Amino acid sequence: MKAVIVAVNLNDKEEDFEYKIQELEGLVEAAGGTVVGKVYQKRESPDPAYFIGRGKVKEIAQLVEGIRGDTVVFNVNLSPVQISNLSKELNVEVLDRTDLILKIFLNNARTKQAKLQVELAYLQHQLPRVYGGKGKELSRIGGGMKTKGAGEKLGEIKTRTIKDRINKIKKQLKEIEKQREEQRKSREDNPNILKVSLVGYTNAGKSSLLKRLTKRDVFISDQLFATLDTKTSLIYFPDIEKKVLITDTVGFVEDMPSEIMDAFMTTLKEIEDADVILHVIDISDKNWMKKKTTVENVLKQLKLQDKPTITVFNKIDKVVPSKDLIEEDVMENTITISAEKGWNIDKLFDILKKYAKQKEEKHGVCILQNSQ
Ligand SMILES: Nc1nc2c(ncn2[C@@H]2O[C@H](COP(=O)(O)OP(=O)(O)OP(=O)(O)O)[C@@H](O)[C@H]2O)c(=O)[nH]1
Ligand SMILES: [Mg+2]
Repeated sequence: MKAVIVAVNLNDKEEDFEYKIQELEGLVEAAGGTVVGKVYQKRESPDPAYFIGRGKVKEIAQLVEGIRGDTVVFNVNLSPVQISNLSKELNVEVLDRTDLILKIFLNNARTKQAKLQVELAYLQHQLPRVYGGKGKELSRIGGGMKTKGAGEKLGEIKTRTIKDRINKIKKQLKEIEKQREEQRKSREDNPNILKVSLVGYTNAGKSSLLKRLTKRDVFISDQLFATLDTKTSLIYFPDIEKKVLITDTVGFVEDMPSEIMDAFMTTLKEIEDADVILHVIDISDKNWMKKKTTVENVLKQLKLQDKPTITVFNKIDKVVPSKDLIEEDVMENTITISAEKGWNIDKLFDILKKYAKQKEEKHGVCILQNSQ
């Protein structure tokens, strides 16, 4: 994919806007593309037909032709009509931000559940576009839909086919969820097992930390949304005879498309089971505070804001050259680490042990209260 980015600033502050565009470039790369050009436009409000001004559309068409781009990526979400009009004028594939994220998810899903979840999100995003769009994308998915002919009738057929497929996927997902639910119940609240969920912005280093903590071989990549599948591993502390179940999952991003949030809700709900959340933050990222807020907002959406949380500032090796320079963690429930170098991992183990012991103690109290 040779992409031209169209960066539309709708009343964003300049620095916020720059940050969003940088992130979009990262998303293009994660989708396997290269950014070959960038076009900026400031607007008070979107144009209903093209989102941007018509003059700008012509300018982009010329640029795309000149540098032989094959895709135009917008940093905003476009309506079905806008996508259709822009595709006609620009003569290349037009993607909005949600399309781009879905493309990455389509490439990166590995397990059956993740694949179905992504397909569901994709179809739900495509559904309103059936009448407006060219429909060629649809044939890739959903059992090779025929896209011959044109007009209303074809639109109806396509809509029905997509809806059928959506229902089928939902049923399959329900089945998988049921199995997972049973598995979860079977390991339900064992006082000797502490359940920990890794959460964080995409690329924060969650999988790297899982690997460091469990010595398990997991997929790590300097790419957004490398992990889409939930992975649970076990750590055993022989000295206190306690186990920790630690789960890695999909990362968050600002303005996570609602279709993805919905489709991945079951995966995200697994965080609900956790006794403790490890919120992993890339402290070397200059936008870490904004990303931290984004993650906290998603946790709020999932009603998980009150769960015990340990804030893990990762990638400290990119900020200070030596472990000796890491100051004592001043705030409670925060720790500064380097998953890559293994700095302060022992300290994190100690924190987990403390929680594991607390869990057993609390459970003991519950049993006593119940038996009174
Ligand atoms: N310098 C440095 N790099 C790190 C550290 N931890 C992770 N990384 C790098 O950061 C990148 C992302 O790491 P992952 O562990 O895949 O991040 P993630 O949070 O699982 O990302 P997604 O699954 O994509 O959401 C990789 O290139 C890692 O090598 C660290 O402590 N220091
Ligand atoms: Mg990961």
